[in-house]
Amino acid sequence: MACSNKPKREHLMQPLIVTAALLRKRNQVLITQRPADKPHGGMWELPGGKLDGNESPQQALQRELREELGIEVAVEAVFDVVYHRYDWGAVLILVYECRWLGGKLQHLEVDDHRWIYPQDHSRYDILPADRPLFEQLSISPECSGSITGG
Ligand SMILES: Nc1nc2c([nH]c(=O)n2[C@@H]2O[C@H](COP(=O)(O)OP(=O)(O)OP(=O)(O)O)[C@@H](O)[C@H]2O)c(=O)[nH]1
Repeated sequence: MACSNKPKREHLMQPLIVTAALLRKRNQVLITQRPADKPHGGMWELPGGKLDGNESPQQALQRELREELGIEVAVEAVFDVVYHRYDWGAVLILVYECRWLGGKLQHLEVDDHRWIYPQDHSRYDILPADRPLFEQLSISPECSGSITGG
């Protein structure tokens, strides 16, 4: 008889660790549009990406912003940690406050970018994992530190 207690594969999978940048210009924040040929293509998100090899989250975020946008940033405090389950698996997103150090923003690995007021986020097709964060930013832009999602 087959063992019915064997955990399903999805229960064994760890969440994907992702870093994301909260870059602010006055009361606006930067969002970028995912390339059409990537998963969730065309949707809007905070710039960032997965950890690669042995790098720290801060190193990963600096690399992603260099690769995707051609900009250099200082990675500062954690703004939020977001856990979200997609149908393909879970993500754990470390969202850091970032400060622009240099470089001109280019669309190297993104389709587009916008500086938006957080309260306008519903005009954009934002990744589901990020929506509670934008709701929170709309209410209290400086508030940080919660672990959201589930
Ligand atoms: N960068 C980023 N990814 C997010 C956010 N929210 C969110 O759910 N994700 C998810 O986290 C995952 C990050 O993967 P990614 O495709 O951006 O990472 P990457 O740049 O390292 O990808 P690649 O090198 O495989 O092309 C995606 O599944 C994406 O849908 C967000 O705000 N920023």
